Amino acid sequence: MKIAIVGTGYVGLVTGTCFAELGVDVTCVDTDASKIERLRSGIIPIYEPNLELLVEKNHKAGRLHFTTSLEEALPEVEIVFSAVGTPPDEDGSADLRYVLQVARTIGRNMERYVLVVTKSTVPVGTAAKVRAAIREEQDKRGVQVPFDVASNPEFLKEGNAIEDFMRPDRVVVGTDSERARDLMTKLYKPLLLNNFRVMFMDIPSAEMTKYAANAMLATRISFINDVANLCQAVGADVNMVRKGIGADSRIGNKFLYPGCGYGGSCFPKDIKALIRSAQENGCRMEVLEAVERVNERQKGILFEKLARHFGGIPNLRGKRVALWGLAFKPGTDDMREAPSLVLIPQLLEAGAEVVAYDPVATDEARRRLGGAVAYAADAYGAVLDADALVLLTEWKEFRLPNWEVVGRAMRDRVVVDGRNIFDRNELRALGFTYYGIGVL
Ligand SMILES: NC(=O)c1ccc[n+]([C@@H]2O[C@H](COP(=O)([O-])OP(=O)(O)OC[C@H]3O[C@@H](n4cnc5c(N)ncnc54)[C@H](O)[C@@H]3O)[C@@H](O)[C@H]2O)c1
Ligand SMILES: O=c1ccn([C@@H]2O[C@H](COP(=O)(O)OP(=O)(O)O[C@H]3O[C@H](CO)[C@@H](O)[C@H](O)[C@H]3O)[C@@H](O)[C@H]2O)c(=O)[nH]1
Repeated sequence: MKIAIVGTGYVGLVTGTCFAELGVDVTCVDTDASKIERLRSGIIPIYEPNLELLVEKNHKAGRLHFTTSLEEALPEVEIVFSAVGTPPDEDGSADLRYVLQVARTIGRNMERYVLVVTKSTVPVGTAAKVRAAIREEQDKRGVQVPFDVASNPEFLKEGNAIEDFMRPDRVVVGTDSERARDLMTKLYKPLLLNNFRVMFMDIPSAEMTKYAANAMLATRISFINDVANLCQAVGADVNMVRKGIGADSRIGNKFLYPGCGYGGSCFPKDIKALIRSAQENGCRMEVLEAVERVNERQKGILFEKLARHFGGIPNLRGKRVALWGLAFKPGTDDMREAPSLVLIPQLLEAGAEVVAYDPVATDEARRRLGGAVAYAADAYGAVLDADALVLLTEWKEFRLPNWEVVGRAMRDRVVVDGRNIFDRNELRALGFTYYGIGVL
């Protein structure tokens, strides 16, 4: 089977590489020529565990190709996946410019049947717009080449993308033709041989499923962050409460970790887009409006804790603050909407000095923040002469540090644990002042 994937970002590159790994002949297309050039020489543009090896292996095996030309790839393939970006527009709605660009290129160039599958996260009604754009381009050419559209939203998590793709909880496919359904069944069959978890549904429901899933997950996070802050105020321990409620199988224990707010390329933009889409359709997503507000507030909580500890914002002037972690979560160099991007400007504004360490996101941080922040070569280097240490990203290498060494290196033993990963009793026994999220 031959397919093309348009857009070689997180989703496109992972999807293309994983299908190639299953024996499909995949052409990855991107308009970014330098990205394609680097991919051809084995350099992948993102940090994603194991991805580089898989790209190299399948590229060498001749199953994974890279090109800037969708026009050239089109005659060869039965299915085109569109996995281009859908960034937020000024009003929060999803910007469909790239999705429709791809549709128009297909309409302008197709000579035989193709199934056009949208993998990007798009609002309900996008498949209809894609279909209309292809038809319009065909009309301009005076041709009527048959095609189908389908929706196949992606649920992978950055940092665990290959595993999520290869072993999905479910695959959601929205179709409205038998031919499209057969093609998608054929493609996904090898991935889910023994447990065929493809859920076929109508296209609008598939489009909505993606937003509703992210909205539900973000709601759990804001909910537990709210509970955590109340726990702190009334003297309860959110870690105990989280376990207590998570043991109820109706609630479950996943995605209930309090922290310094959710970030990343998906939750913030998708929540905004769903709120906006509701407004455009005469509805209101009141729960999600609150989810967003809680998350904005939560991203400021680490700064509040530091300011309170030092007796007010003016006292942060001249303080040296060490940060462990810059990425929005472990396993990635992605800093989009990361809590670190809220805390760092607050600290700099207050006149504090910031020294940061992240195992993989330092280059990305330099690109975004320039010379405003100093970068240490390792976790211990970051805490040298620091007045406080703030944990922002729960990378595994931060979980069991040698606190004796950390304590000796620091000027003042203050730890703000933005992800509740440290043992507060151990730290306090060693003379640290410890602040967590929703724990005393
Ligand atoms: N990142 C994730 O974890 C994730 C997970 C699930 C779904 N999604 C959704 O998938 C979509 C893609 O996300 P991403 O993070 O992979 O985006 P990304 O920004 O990393 O990559 C998008 C790529 O598309 C390319 N592109 C744009 N217009 C093009 C065109 N006309 N032709 C060819 N290439 C073009 C860009 O150059 C870029 O390389 C978004 O809708 C996102 O919401 C993302
Ligand atoms: O209990 C939790 C779980 C996550 N987070 C935070 O939530 C954000 C998002 O984390 P995660 O969902 O693991 O990462 P993403 O890669 O953004 O993945 C989400 O967004 C993708 C893009 O739509 C979807 O495909 C995934 O299913 C969905 O989990 C991060 O800042 C995490 O720190 C918490 O604060 N508490």
